Amino acid sequence: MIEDQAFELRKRALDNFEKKNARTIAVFSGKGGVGKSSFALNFAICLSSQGKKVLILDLDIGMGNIDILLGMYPKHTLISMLDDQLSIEDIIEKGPNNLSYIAAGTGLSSFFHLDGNRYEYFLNQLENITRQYDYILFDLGAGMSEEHMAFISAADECFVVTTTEPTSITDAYAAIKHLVLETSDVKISLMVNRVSGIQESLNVYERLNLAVQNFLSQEIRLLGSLPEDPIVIKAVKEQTPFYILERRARVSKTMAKMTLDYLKANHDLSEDEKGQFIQKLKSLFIRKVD
Ligand SMILES: Nc1ncnc2c1ncn2[C@@H]1O[C@H](COP(=O)(O)OP(=O)(O)OP(=O)(O)O)[C@@H](O)[C@H]1O
Repeated sequence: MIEDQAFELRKRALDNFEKKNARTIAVFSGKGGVGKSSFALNFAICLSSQGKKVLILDLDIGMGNIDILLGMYPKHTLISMLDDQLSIEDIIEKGPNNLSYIAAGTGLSSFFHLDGNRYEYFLNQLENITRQYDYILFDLGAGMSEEHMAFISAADECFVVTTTEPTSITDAYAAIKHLVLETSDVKISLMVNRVSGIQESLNVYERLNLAVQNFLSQEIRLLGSLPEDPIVIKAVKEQTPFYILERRARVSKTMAKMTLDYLKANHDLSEDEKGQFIQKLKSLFIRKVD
């Protein structure tokens, strides 16, 4: 009897393991230097500190810098995984709060032009780990390059980062427009960085959402905002994520609250709403080859 129960429990655990699918989030911005990488990294750390299994993948072709922000020197990168036929587990590094991360490596632009075999190898490796994580974040570069498009449109949702500057907002709108014209059913949330107060972030959100509603017949959500805080600059200089460097700083408290609000709003996601990522990436690649 006890053996039957143990068998049943093991079977259920295995079923759950097989069903688990990471929620994939693409983080991008219209304009460079708006704080996208710093946000993506600290958000990932906050998710980890809530007991979630999180992986962040640095796919910024221009200048991958998650490892610099972490003050870490990865032994392997995405590029070396492909060159040396390593398994994806071999290239995962451990950051603070049990966060996993994968560094881009130099020559990342070639990664986005993989031939069939290498792309399939990458997708199979990625598929292996989507069942092991709750969240996988892709830190992508600024702007809407063709290379990034597949990741952005295949992800379960996208976070667009902007500051309050008009040029940054205009570029965020251009990036959203590009995305919506390419993929109509994508979930987009806005993160407004370097704000002086909540009202300022609401103004930016309302302005952008109105334009998206009127001209693109879409809706974007407000993920939240982060205040201008000198701790962020200090954290970059000390190569320690701000959430780790100064947990009591205003920006860290705001980040923690944003993460909790996000988790609360998404707690009831069905498995069907997640995990289409690999299938979508595969079909996007086939479409490209066709
Ligand atoms: N909330 C903030 N308060 C103060 N300074 C900030 C804040 N967010 C970002 N910064 C500053 O902006 C700089 C750029 O941030 P980050 O490198 O994360 O931008 P990015 O958008 O990822 O840039 P890139 O497009 O070049 O990858 C940081 O080095 C930091 O000095």
